[in-house]
Amino acid sequence: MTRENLMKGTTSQEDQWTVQNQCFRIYEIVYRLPPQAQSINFEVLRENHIEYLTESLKQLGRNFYVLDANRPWLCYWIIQSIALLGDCVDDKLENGLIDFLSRCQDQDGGYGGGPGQMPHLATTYAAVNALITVGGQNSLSSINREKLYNFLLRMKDASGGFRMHDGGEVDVRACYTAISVASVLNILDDRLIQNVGDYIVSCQTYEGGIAGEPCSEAHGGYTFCGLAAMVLINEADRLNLPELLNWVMFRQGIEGGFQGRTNKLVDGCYSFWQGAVAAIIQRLHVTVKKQLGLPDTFELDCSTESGNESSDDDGEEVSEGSSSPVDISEPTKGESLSTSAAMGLNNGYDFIKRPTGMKPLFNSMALQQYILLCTQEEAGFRDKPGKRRDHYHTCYVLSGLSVCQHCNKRDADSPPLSRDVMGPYSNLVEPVHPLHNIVLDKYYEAHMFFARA
Ligand SMILES: CC(C)=CCC/C(C)=C/CC/C(C)=C/COP(=O)(O)OP(=O)(O)O
Ligand SMILES: [Zn+2]
Repeated sequence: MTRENLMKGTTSQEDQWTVQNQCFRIYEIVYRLPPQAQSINFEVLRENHIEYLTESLKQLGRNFYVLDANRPWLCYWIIQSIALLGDCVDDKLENGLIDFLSRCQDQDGGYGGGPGQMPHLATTYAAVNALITVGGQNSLSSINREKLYNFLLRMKDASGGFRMHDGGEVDVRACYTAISVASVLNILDDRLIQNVGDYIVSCQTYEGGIAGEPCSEAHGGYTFCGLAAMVLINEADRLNLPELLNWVMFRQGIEGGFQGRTNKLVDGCYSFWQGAVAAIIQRLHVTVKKQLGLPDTFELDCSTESGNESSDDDGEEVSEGSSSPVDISEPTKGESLSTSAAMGLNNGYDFIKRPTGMKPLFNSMALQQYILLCTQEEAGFRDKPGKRRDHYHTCYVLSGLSVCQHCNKRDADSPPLSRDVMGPYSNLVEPVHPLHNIVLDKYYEAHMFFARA
């Protein structure tokens, strides 16, 4: 199998077996685990994962002292994983979660790593995403948006970037977490946006990916943060997208998984960080074409594999009836920012409603194989064979699986074809908003709620 075929995603049946054998060779030889012998289980062990996650949530108040400054993250990783698996928790757990996160909310805005801890942008992002994923009036209205806005402004640095916390570091993570929460809570304005694009552009490296800070090494986590933030402020056209695309495509290894940076090992969590970068660029095809100097009329292999088809409940391919005409254009910088914020427009919402105009830019089947064969445990997911499961990897592997399963569709709201889902169609997980990593239905609920708030 050629690398070219792997990257183009044009794997024949024979190619697919080669990828599978590669996975097994990695599984057996590199990580020295017992051979998987005959049966290949491509099934998502949904019930086991849900039980592991629900039990973990119940334990949150007791056994997680070692992650004491990260408890909103644990809430988010667990509740997001459960939502991706199409489930939810009972009222008691939900109320406990809302109550706990309310106690992490600082009196001057933002969320700390635990009750009484100083507010931090990372835990603020985690808490907001978790509360949106829980959803409902009590959860959404528990977020003090006015004070959160003041906290975000206090974290704004003279460079245009954001500081993670009072006196903390300025980096691309801080820019993303600030912009993401401001956008989803509908409090994004020109003061928050000002010069943040300059900071992020200064972090794109000679390799094409984005680093955490200027002059550092490009990395998948920061590349996701930088690109998603640039889309949310409608300045993605300031990045060199063809180089970014080239960089991310070559981060997919022969094992099927993604590495975070050049010459490092693949790791399940990059299924989301890198996979989402590729999926985001699928909706930026007009800008990619422009930056490549191609005429508007040029066909950039633009049709997604699922084209205008949709699937029925069994995943069988069926023809979609007439669909309403959609505007596939990407707004230009000039027509966005100040008007966008002032008019309460939401770039994240416009973005997800825009159809994908390009095929997936990575081999989605190979990544699903890596996820199902190499990262799935009896319950929970891990980085790679030989490592232990944890909630961070469970969340980002499942989020990456969602990106894979849904990246062939033209419209975010339609179900994928069975051929795009590795294993049985019952493996299907919920679609996510690729800019926020929130399950799409929950994102829509929050969008409606905060649009009128
Ligand atoms: C929203 C938010 C807070 C995003 C965080 C994004 C993220 C995952 C950043 C990664 C940071 C980093 C340099 C990890 C390298 O770890 P390593 O050296 O152990 O891993 P590697 O060998 O795979 O590079
Ligand atoms: Zn990882």
